[in-house]
Amino acid sequence: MKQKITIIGVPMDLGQMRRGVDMGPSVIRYAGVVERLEALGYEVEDRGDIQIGRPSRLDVKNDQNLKDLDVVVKANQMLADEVMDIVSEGAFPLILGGDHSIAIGSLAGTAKDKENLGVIWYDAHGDLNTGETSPSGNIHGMPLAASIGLGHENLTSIGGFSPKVKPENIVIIGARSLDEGERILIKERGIHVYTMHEIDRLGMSKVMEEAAEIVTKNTDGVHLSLDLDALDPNDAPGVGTPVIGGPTYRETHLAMEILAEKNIITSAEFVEVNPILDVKNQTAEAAVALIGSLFGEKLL
Ligand SMILES: NC(=[NH2+])NCCC[C@H](N)C(=O)O
Ligand SMILES: [Mn+2]
Ligand SMILES: [Mn+2]
Repeated sequence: MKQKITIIGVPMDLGQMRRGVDMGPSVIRYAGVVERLEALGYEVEDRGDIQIGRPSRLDVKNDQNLKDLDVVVKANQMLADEVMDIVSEGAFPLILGGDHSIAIGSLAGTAKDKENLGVIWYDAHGDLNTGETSPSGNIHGMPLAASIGLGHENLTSIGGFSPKVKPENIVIIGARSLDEGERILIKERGIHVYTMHEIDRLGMSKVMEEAAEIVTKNTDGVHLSLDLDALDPNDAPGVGTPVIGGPTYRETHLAMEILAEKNIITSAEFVEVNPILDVKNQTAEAAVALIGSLFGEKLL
């Protein structure tokens, strides 16, 4: 992994309805992310947060079933530019959310100079909705669809190119809540999914071995998008759309350790930490511990 890590925060909460996830980047910093990475010997630059301002939340779906589309697009465009800049400097982009709608900008930035980006989407959800299929109109349920070129043009065209990722280069891990349109899309496009069923059957170790093989096949980089709601809500209560029955903190640690061993991740984001819903910053602390493991932290 690269020796320099550049952190960028995205205080975005308009991709969903629960307030507070805009404070995610702050609480992950308070949980000590910079110190943790420096202790591992990395040079860390914290570029602060994307300036989203205080746009008024519309809380209504427009005729396309996309809540707060314009502000989400604007913030993602800024993020995409910032990530492209970090990549061009040769540093590892570590993006802190914010709700998961920011993955559109992260992927635009990281895929820009790559022919074939692999993606590990560690999430309870598929985030493969479009305005047509979404039950909620919340854009945080749409970033993976947008990244394969599906959905509203203002979302797919962020970064000036589309698609960012090919469906066969994506692996979703931890899924246990999928909408009908997402199921159809997964089958149609051949997206690899390890649901909780496969994790229980094979064990996390095997799942990660297989996932690593898929995302490195003919790819020139791998982005990890980790939604904290992937974890079981007992271990990560501070998220807006919790779903029971997820991988534990320990299993997720193992997943990160395997990725560190394989040394395949070239960019990463940790999203959906909402301190208002959290218990004593437990979810932010979990995020930082997982980041430590992803970057090679070991007990002995
Ligand atoms: N990034 C997330 N937490 N996404 C949750 C999405 C939930 C649901 N599938 C929706 O489209 O509204
Ligand atoms: Mn999720
Ligand atoms: Mn998500």
